[in-house]
Amino acid sequence: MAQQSNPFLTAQQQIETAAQFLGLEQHVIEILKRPMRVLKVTFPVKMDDGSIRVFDGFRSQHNDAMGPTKGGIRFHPDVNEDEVKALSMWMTFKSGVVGLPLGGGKGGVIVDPRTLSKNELEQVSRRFFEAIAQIIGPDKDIPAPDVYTNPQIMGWMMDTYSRLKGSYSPGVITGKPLSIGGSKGRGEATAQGVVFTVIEAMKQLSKPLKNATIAIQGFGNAGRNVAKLLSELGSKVVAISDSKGAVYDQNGLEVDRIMKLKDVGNILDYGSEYQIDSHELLELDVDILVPAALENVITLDNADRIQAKIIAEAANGPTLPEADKVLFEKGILVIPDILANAGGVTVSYFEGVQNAMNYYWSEEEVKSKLETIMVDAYHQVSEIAKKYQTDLRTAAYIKSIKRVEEAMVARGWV
Ligand SMILES: NC(=O)C1=CN([C@@H]2O[C@H](COP(=O)(O)OP(=O)(O)OC[C@H]3O[C@@H](n4cnc5c(N)ncnc54)[C@H](O)[C@@H]3O)[C@@H](O)[C@H]2O)C=CC1
Ligand SMILES: O=C(O)CCC(=O)C(=O)O
Repeated sequence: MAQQSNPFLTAQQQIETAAQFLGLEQHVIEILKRPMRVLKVTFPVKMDDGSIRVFDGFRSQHNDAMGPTKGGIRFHPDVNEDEVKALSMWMTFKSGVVGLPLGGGKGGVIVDPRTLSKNELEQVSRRFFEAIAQIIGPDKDIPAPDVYTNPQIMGWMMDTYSRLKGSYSPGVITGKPLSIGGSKGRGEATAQGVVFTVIEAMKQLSKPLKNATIAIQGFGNAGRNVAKLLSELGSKVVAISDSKGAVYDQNGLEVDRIMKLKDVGNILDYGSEYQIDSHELLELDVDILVPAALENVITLDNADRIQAKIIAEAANGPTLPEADKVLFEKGILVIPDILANAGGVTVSYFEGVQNAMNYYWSEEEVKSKLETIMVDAYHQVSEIAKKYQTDLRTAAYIKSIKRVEEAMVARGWV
């Protein structure tokens, strides 16, 4: 069968696979297989040289049965409607897996922010938020950071919305700077959640984390914090990549030095003798592989050559369904995105709770609440996987779909 690399179709296939175990009625599956609302916007921005550039963006709201929709905003040249739809679907099931009172949403703008000045980036951020302002809000849909967006952008967006409403509205967005209602621990939350699930998976496999070898694809918010946290736990990060290329040292990379190089420009300056082909990174003989960049990187083309014992999906949608089957047959434990990377939205949820109370928790409090949620979710999903003799992805969907269906029944939708 031809390989499917459209994330929207991947998400639909994942739902159908899990639905087979649940005996869902067809109309329930049909509701889950598409977003309830997709807004496409086009907006002009005056660039620094005085020219006007027109940008396209999207906000997809998948399902709000469990609560307001929630999910990040991506700025990337390859953003497209189907990708944003898929990302919003994964958000619903992510919230369901960890038991948050939220639905799923996601947004994106077709832009390479690395080509913009700071002023242009601010204008794009503000104009996009204005363009979607009618459908978002603390009780409707709450954005957050995703690829190539960051706390500063969240701050501009929050300011734009607050000005439109005429009142201070921190709860409209999460991942904000601490000075305007951000949560302690949100910066590391996605990676911290990944690490909590990895710790549990390694315990199940009776393998020590100390000296475990790690390969990480992507060195942004998710990837670099996974590298930092796992190296602090004594693991050996042997390979790291970003959009420019990959570096590898079987004796372990100096993570601090790579973080500094990334801050000033290029991780490849680590040394030409350490450079490897980016695709090779995925196929290294390591204990744990962490895809932390974009979708569709583990496919039928390379699944067979993957040697990692555990794949912890910090990225959304890195593995295609056909590849999942190969990995399951090979006995590779895949901790799926909707479970592994749920730490980000969980601490975003904590941020919203703190904004609503106007009372803020310590970093230790945030981390300990996150740990409880991630560890519980991991073991619940693991039990479901055992019961249904399936992989963790399908088990995570089974758990989550049940919860969304229950909410839809309670609201009288189905
Ligand atoms: N930031 C968050 O809180 C969350 C992020 N995620 C997911 O994690 C993944 C990464 O997101 P962030 O770290 O937030 O983005 P980011 O913008 O902070 O970093 C992205 C990183 O990926 C690298 N990259 C881009 N293309 C690449 C390629 N072809 N090969 C290797 N590296 C490449 C970039 O150089 C950069 O280091 C995405 O799939 C995102 O949806 C998931 C949950 C929460
Ligand atoms: O923090 C959030 O609300 C969402 C983060 C996100 O976009 C994701 O989990 O993919």
